[in-house]
Amino acid sequence: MLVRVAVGVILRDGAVFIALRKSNQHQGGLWEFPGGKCEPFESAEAALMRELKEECGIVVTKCSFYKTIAHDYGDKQVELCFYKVTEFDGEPEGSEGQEVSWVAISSLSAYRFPEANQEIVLDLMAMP
Ligand SMILES: Nc1nc2c([nH]c(=O)n2[C@@H]2O[C@H](COP(=O)(O)OP(=O)(O)OP(=O)(O)O)[C@@H](O)[C@H]2O)c(=O)[nH]1
Ligand SMILES: [Mg+2]
Repeated sequence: MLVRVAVGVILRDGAVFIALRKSNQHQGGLWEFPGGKCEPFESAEAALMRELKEECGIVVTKCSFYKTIAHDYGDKQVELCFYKVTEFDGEPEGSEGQEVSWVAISSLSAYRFPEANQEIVLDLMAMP
């Protein structure tokens, strides 16, 4: 089963907002960029807006498509559609009780992310 996922890389002043996946979730205990599954017929961008409102309490006002990464976890195949989120209303929080953190991009490699995220983490750290 292929799952389409919209993911937001929320950026501000050289830092990125990340959240800890709960232990009962797929890839639990690892850090993530907030986001979630697209509903049937929902565009990735619409899903991004909805998920960041639900999970972080922000209204995205400016985002740009970053890249799509397909990954097979064996138990689950995902197509992650990453967006850079550079402007938003509200202060991001863990609206669902998840642990969250603003992390300097230069320190991202100190956090454990799901396998599918490795490419994005390296890419962000290589940003000028
Ligand atoms: N949100 C998010 N999901 C990711 C990332 N990397 C990654 O492999 N995933 C995978 O994408 C899939 C869907 O994400 P999700 O669990 O956030 O979906 P959701 O918010 O709709 O959750 P729900 O099932 O609790 O309603 C999961 O299998 C998760 O492991 C990431 O950086 N952010
Ligand atoms: Mg989610």
